[in-house]
Amino acid sequence: AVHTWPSPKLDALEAQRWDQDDTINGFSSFVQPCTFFIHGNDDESETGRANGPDWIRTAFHDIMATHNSEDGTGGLDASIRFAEEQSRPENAGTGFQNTLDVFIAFTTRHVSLADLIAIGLVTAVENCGGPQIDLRGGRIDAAEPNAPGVPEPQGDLNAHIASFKKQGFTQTEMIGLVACGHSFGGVEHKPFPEIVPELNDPNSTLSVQHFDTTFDFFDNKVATEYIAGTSQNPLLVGANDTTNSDKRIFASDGNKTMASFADSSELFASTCASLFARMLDTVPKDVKLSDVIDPLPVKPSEVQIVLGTNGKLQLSGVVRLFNVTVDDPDRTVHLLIDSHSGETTTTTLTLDRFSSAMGGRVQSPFYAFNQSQDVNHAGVIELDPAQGLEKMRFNINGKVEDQGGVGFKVEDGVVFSETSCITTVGAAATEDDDDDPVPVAGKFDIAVRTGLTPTRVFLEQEIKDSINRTVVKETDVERPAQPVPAGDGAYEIWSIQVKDANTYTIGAEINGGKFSTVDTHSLKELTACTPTKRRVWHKRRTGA
Ligand code: HEM
Repeated sequence: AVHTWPSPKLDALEAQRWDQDDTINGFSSFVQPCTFFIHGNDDESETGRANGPDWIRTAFHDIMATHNSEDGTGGLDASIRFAEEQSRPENAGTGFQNTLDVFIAFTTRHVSLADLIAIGLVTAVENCGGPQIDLRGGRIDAAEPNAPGVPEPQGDLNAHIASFKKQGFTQTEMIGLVACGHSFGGVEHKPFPEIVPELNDPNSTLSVQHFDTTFDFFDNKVATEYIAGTSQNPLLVGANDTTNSDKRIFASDGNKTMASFADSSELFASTCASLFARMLDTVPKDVKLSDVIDPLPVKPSEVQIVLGTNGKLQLSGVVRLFNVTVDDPDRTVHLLIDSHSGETTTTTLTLDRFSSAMGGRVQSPFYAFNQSQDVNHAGVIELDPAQGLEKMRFNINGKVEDQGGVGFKVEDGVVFSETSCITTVGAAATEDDDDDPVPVAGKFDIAVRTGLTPTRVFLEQEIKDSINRTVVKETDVERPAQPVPAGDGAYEIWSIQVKDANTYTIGAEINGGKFSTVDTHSLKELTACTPTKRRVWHKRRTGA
């Protein structure tokens, strides 16, 4: 389903899923090319493994390990991040930590590690030749390790049937899931020396024996090579039959399922798409997942409104047009800004950059609200603060896009004011006189629309809690006794002392709803409140 913008959590998940390699995200660069393997360093002498297979196996082990469909416990909840879980024999190998090291950097208050593990599987499969997979969001990171239970290669067929049944999958679905997963990767010598010997193969210096001949790519070769009898899958033709779990599983219905996969690459792809989606939706029973996250055809993002030192509102942002020709010279894109009094300002937007998904099968241009091509030095649209902005609409090739009449609502009630400044500087980082002194204290000015009575205004800081979950720490901004007018009286300034160089967004509770700005602010980006003060301080110090 396509949600209505803005919805910060869904907006963030949608971007993480559909803008995988825009210049800001870069998530899919870890599976591009599909042979890419990071392993915590850049050692190209390590061949045979790839990030994509690690990502897929991580999802499987996090979910299937631990879910119990009878009591609704366990599932995709990032419990694999706990050392206790990773140290279990059923989780042998370095693939889980490698994967999590990449993913943790992408977690935010809106995108949990568990959601990223799901998005990681989707990205690895879709970007490396696989089918489109329905993705839902809203997974919650577990507070503690889950119970063990990942199927191991030495398990017998009945044990494997029982364990997939416990997770909610039939025997036929088990065959499908194992074949879909084992379209990627292989078994590595180091964690499984009894299954795979040292290979002395320059193309697999890590001694990984692959499940099929296209180990970094999704296709039905895992089935065609099995049916043809040419498979080198180490869980199928391994010297020790005890650990040939794929052999027992694939043959368990008289090869019916595997033969159907070998016959039809389309059937294999569509079966894998639905089984992977169901596997990712296996979550603890108290977690409520969103609808399938479909792309918004027209989607604003990075929408920032601040009150400038000149007293004008400064608007910046971009709008993404999903999956259309990136550089269509005939396309016209206009931003319509509707003010509180119903007046409309029109601005022509320019092509800024593009994002892609599904390994480039989807490409989406972004148009900036300004004339700049450089997202880091974006210009702004200046607006009269008395008029303000209520909502945006877009006119694309003469057609107005307004989410079925509701428009794209924006919040200009509580915004950062660029009168914020540094009050105290500390010693320079080094003795070098050229170094700028470090700001140690300053004030953030927050402009609150006159007449609006927010229940609370606060600074928000994203921090990691003791078990690596992203949480938002809130610091209340006191309502001023004597409001200082700004923006020609359209706003009043609330100020707060800040004594660190952390990055903050502004939050507010207005009419029962909670709102956060997208723009982040830190003392580091501000200038001195009284410019001469710093120079005086500097002279005194160098003169001493
Ligand atoms: C009875 C069920 C299964 C058993 C016993 C099993 C066993 C194994 C073993 C022993 C490895 C080698 C790991 C390594 O060397 O690091 C492996 C790799 C892998 N498994 Fe499975 N597996 C099963 C089911 C699945 C399922 C259902 C999926 C996904 C849906 C999956 C995805 C993968 C992937 C992608 C790899 C390659 C990892 C890499 O190359 O980094 N497996 N499996």
